Amino acid sequence: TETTAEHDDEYYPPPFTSPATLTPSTTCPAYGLGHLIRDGYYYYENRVVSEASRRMPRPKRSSPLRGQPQTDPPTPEGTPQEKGGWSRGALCRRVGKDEHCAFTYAEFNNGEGISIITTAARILLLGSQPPLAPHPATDTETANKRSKTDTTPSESHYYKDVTIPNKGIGLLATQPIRTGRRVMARTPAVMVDDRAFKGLRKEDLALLLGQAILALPDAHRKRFLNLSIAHDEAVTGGGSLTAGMELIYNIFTNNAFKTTVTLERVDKEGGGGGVASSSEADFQSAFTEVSRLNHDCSPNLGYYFDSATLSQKVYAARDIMPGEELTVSYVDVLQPRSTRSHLLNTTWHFTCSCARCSPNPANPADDTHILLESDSRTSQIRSLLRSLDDYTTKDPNPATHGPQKAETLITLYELEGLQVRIYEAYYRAALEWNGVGDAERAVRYARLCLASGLVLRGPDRPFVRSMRALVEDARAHWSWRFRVPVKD
Ligand SMILES: C[S@@+](CC[C@H](N)C(=O)[O-])C[C@H]1O[C@@H](n2cnc3c(N)ncnc32)[C@H](O)[C@@H]1O
Repeated sequence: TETTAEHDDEYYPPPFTSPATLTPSTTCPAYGLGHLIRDGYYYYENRVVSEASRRMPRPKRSSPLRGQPQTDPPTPEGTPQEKGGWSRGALCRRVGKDEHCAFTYAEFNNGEGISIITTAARILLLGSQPPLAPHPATDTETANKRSKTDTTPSESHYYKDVTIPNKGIGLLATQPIRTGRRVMARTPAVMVDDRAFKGLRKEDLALLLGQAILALPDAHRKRFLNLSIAHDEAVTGGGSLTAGMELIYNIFTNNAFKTTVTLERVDKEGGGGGVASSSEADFQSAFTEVSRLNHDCSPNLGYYFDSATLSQKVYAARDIMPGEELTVSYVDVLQPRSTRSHLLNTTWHFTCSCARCSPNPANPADDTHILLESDSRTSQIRSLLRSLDDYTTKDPNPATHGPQKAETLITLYELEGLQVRIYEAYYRAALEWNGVGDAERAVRYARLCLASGLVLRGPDRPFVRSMRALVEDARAHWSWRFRVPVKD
C-alpha cells in the first residue's frame, strides 16, 4: 500500500560491510551469522522485503549469485581504454558472464586517485557522469560538485589520529563539535562491485584488489596499506595467495563500507544533457580516513554515502567534547547486546567495551544491572517500533495511544544514547500525532526528524520527502487522522 511503500527505507542497514562470509568458515561459522542477523531484524522482514533481503547473509563465495541480477542502463559507446584518465589492470576475472577488472582513475579528486573493481560497462557509465567524468569541469554545477568531494581544511582540524589502548588507531576530537556539523567527507581508495565481492573466489578478488591498490597514486596507496587488519588475523599467504595479496584482501574486508551508487545514462541526442535512465548499484568501498573510526554501540557520529560526489559524509550525531573519541557503529545498534557482541567478535575480532556492552572494570557487579536495563530498553524500542509500524490498528482512545508510544520511544532512544537514529523516533511521533489529528505537534516532530535525518541519512531518502510533505500540509499527508476510527 501507499503507506508502507512510502517509508520503506527509513531504517538503515548496518554501516560497515560484514566481511564475514568472505573469510573461511573458521573465523565465522556459517551456521551462526545468518541466524543472528535474521533475529536482529526479524521485525522488518514481513514489511520491508527489499531491505530485509539486502540484510540476508551473503551467498558463499563459490556459490552462484542469488536473487535478481542488477540490470544497468544501456552503456555508451566505446571501451574504457578509449576514455581519458582511466587505466585497467592486466588480469580480469569472470562472475557468470560479467568480466570484472581493476580500473584506476589516478587524477580523481585532485590526484587522490580511485580504483574500482567492476565491469567495463559500469566504468563507462561511472566515467561519463560527475564526479568521475575525466574532462575538466566546464559548467558551474559540475565544478561545485567536484569541489565538495573532500574534507575541507577546517574539518580536518576537528580531529587527530592517535593510538588507543586495545583499539589500534582511532580519531579523537581536538575541539568542540556541535550536533549536525560535518566532520569529514572522503572519497574511497577502492570500490568493489557487489557482484564481484559476492561472486568471486577469495583468490580472484585478492588478485584484482592487488592490481587496484598498486595502481593508486603513491600517497593514497600508502594510506590504504597502513589501515588495520583484525588483530587476530595472521597474514601468511598460502595456496595461490601471496602474503601481500592476503594482506590487501584482509585490509579491504576489515575496512569496507557498503555504498550505493546511482548510475545515470545521459541522453546526448536530446542535446540538453538530460538523464535518459538511471539505476542503483551496490559497491563495497574502503576509505583511508573514514575507516579509522572505531566502533561504539552509542556512536557520536553518523554518515551516509553521497553518490553525486562519491563521498562518505560523516556528521556529529550529538555535541562532542575535545578529547572524546569519534565513533560510528559497525552493527545495528537496536540489536540485543549479545547479538552485537557476537557480530563484533566474529566479524571485526574485538570485544566491545562500550558502555552498552561491557561493565566498568572498576565495579563490574554493579554495572550488570545497568547493562540488563539497557538491554531491556533496547528490547522495548524494538517492540514499540513493531507496534507503531502496524498502520492497520485504529485506536479507540485516539488522543493518547499511538502518540504516547512514540513519546516513550523518543525517551528510550535518548536514554540509550542513540541520537544517531533519533530521527526514526521523531518520524513515528510525527505520524502518530498526525494520525490523531494534531497537526501542530505532528509538524514539530517532522521538523525534528528532518533536522537530524537530513544530516545523518542525506537529503534523498523517502522519509525525508514524507516529512517535508507533512510540514507543508499536514492535513494532506496520508497519515492525517489515520488512527481515528471511521464512524459508520
Ligand atoms: C575499521 S578498523 C578501525 C580503525 C582501526 N582501529 C585502525 O587501527 O585502523 C576496525 C578495527 O578496529 C578495531 N576496533 C574498532 N572498534 C573497536 C572497539 N570499540 N574496541 C576495540 N577494537 C576496535 C578492531 O581491531 C577492528 O577490526
